[in-house]
Amino acid sequence: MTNPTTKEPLEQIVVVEKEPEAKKQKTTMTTETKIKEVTTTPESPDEEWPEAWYMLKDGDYDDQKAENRMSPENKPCSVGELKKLGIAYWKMDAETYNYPVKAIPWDPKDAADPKLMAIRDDRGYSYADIISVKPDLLPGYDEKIKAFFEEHIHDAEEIRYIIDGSGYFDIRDTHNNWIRIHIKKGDLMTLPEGCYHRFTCDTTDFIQAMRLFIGAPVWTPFNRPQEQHPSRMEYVTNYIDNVTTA
Ligand SMILES: CSCCC(=O)/C(O)=C/O
Ligand SMILES: [Fe+2]
Ligand code: NI
Repeated sequence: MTNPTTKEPLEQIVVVEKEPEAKKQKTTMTTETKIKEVTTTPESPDEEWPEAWYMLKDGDYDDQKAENRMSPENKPCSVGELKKLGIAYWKMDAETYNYPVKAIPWDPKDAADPKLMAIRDDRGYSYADIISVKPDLLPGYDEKIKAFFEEHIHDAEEIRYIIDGSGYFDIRDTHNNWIRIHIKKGDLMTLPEGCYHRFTCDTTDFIQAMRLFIGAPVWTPFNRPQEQHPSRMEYVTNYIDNVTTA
């Protein structure tokens, strides 16, 4: 089909249904039958996101597993601010579907949860494992907790689906202040490549998480400082330099 005036191929937005219950997908079609899918699973509404707050400065608290909120007044961090820093979030159903306590690896193709399947397919998650961070389930628990709490970046997106338990991911705001995000069962959160962060269990000392990857898993943490690392430079360009703050 062509535009009658310009004679150029006409692009049409059509809605294709893959399976009866599958979500509708927008597909761009031209007369050359070139099909480009532009699907996304919408992120959860703000009210479903995990609670986040500005935390005390390092050195002003004793226990990394405590809430360590500002005092005398808590300073919450809004979902808008988390989004500006590149965080993405989906509320998942962690009650209905069962996962092993530990699976290294765990094949994302085995997902039975349709929302997890959709996110996996939209974002190309092809590898996963499942770990339980708990003193009696993870050999070397104390050393691992210490290592997770070293501030670092990765050269890939960090994707964590919390199947059970809870913990804290800390990230930096644009002024280098720590923001503490309390993730718990049912939370699927992603941190962009190059985003400084650290993780700790909370006082419950238990979290079970699925760690997802696009392609081969990359575990290497690059501890701060990493200002010249290409992933960090890209993050700074996308989320720090180009962001206007109040
Ligand atoms: C909640 S999963 C354990 C922590 C982890 O995998 C990580 O990469 C922290 O940065
Ligand atoms: Fe990490
Ligand atoms: Ni500011």
